[in-house]
Amino acid sequence: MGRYNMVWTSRICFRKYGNFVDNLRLYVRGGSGGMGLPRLGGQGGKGGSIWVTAKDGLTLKKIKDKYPHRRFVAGTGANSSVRTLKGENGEDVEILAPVGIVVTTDEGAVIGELNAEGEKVLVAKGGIGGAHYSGFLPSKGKARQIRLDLKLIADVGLVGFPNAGKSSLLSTLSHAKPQIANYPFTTLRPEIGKIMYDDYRQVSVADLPGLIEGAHMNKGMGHKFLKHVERTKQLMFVVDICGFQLSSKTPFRSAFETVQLLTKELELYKEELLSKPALLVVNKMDLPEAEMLLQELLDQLQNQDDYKSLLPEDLVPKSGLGFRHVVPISAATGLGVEELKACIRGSLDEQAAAQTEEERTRRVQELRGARPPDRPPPPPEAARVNLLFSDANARHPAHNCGSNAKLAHM
Ligand SMILES: Nc1nc2c(ncn2[C@@H]2O[C@H](COP(=O)(O)OP(=O)(O)OP(=O)(O)O)[C@@H](O)[C@H]2O)c(=O)[nH]1
Ligand SMILES: [Mg+2]
Repeated sequence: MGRYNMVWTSRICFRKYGNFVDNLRLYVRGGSGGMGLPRLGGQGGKGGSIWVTAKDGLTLKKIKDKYPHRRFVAGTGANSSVRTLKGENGEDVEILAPVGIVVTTDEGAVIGELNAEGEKVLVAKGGIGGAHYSGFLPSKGKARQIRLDLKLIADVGLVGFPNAGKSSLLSTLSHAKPQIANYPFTTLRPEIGKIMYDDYRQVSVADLPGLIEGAHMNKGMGHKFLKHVERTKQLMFVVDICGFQLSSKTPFRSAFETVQLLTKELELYKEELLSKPALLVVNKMDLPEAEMLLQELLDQLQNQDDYKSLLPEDLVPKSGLGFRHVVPISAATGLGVEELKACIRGSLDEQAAAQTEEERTRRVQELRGARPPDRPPPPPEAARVNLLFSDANARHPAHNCGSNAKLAHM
């Protein structure tokens, strides 16, 4: 990629990312209570409180534009008077926010989460009104800075290097129309698309900007978008079968190396992410040599220990790579896409069934009066080293997710 393009890309990056707001800091203060009236035993009104309420269709950008000062102060409780012994309560303030918000204090402590329209969380309680028990003196409302942090809620999150074809895949799987182009970092903000199944089930898939090695050191887009996969149920790694090279000055990485590097970046961001079930989508199978490269990739995945020294030691993930399915596709020609859809659905259904079973066992034990079992420990490292696929073959990708899939221990 020429010099001119790079500058141009970064300009777009600046302009577009500058528009996208995925966290917002607000000052909130509950109203003070009203004064009590000692002479007549009167009680001041309570100060109003501040709530954040989820509403569909809102964005943090809209809140930012509507309230440029970003200060919210609730109403003060009325003083008790001879005419009105019980002072009126101050008015509450409701801040409407998008669904998918985590509300935290400035220090990062979670105050609450808003996962569905109408859910609300109290962020600043109003003060109490002066009354007999408080010597008729009111108290002030709570005042603090809070943060609204948007984390997308999707069933599946796409993780991959730039140019791997994540957006192309999303547009093939769903009605979403993400930007697609042959240069890295085309996608600058997350986008969600929905896969529709014949039985009307919908599965949401989040397309994220590409990750590159060194993202933890803020290279490329850095890790800032990875928070969006924290809440997805599963991960879908997308790799270009022909590998990746950012520029002539950076090393070429094969498909296997990109899988290792992506895993390493997830590990460095938050190791727990690696305990999510993951699928590996091998894209661009329409390109010449793809078939041969796929066989090589599968061999490397099966014999990971033999290929540990391909990358510098500090770039190799601590635990092995494990995928429920490896699915070769071509987002361009549609090869393998239907099979991938079935795989995604099957994997999510399996996960839901396992969770229901776990919940049922917990309830039964609770009803029997037994101490509920501690949460099961995370799967041992070896479990992540399992690769579930049958003899993967690009021409018959359905084999990868069929009932004849076998578990290969590596
Ligand atoms: N030959 C071939 N090209 C593909 C395929 N899928 C995507 N491409 C091309 O690869 C390039 C990158 O595709 P994108 O979908 O924008 O890739 P991305 O992973 O979203 O990239 P970023 O947004 O930069 O992270 C585009 O030129 C696509 O046309 C495929 O299956 N085969
Ligand atoms: Mg993209």
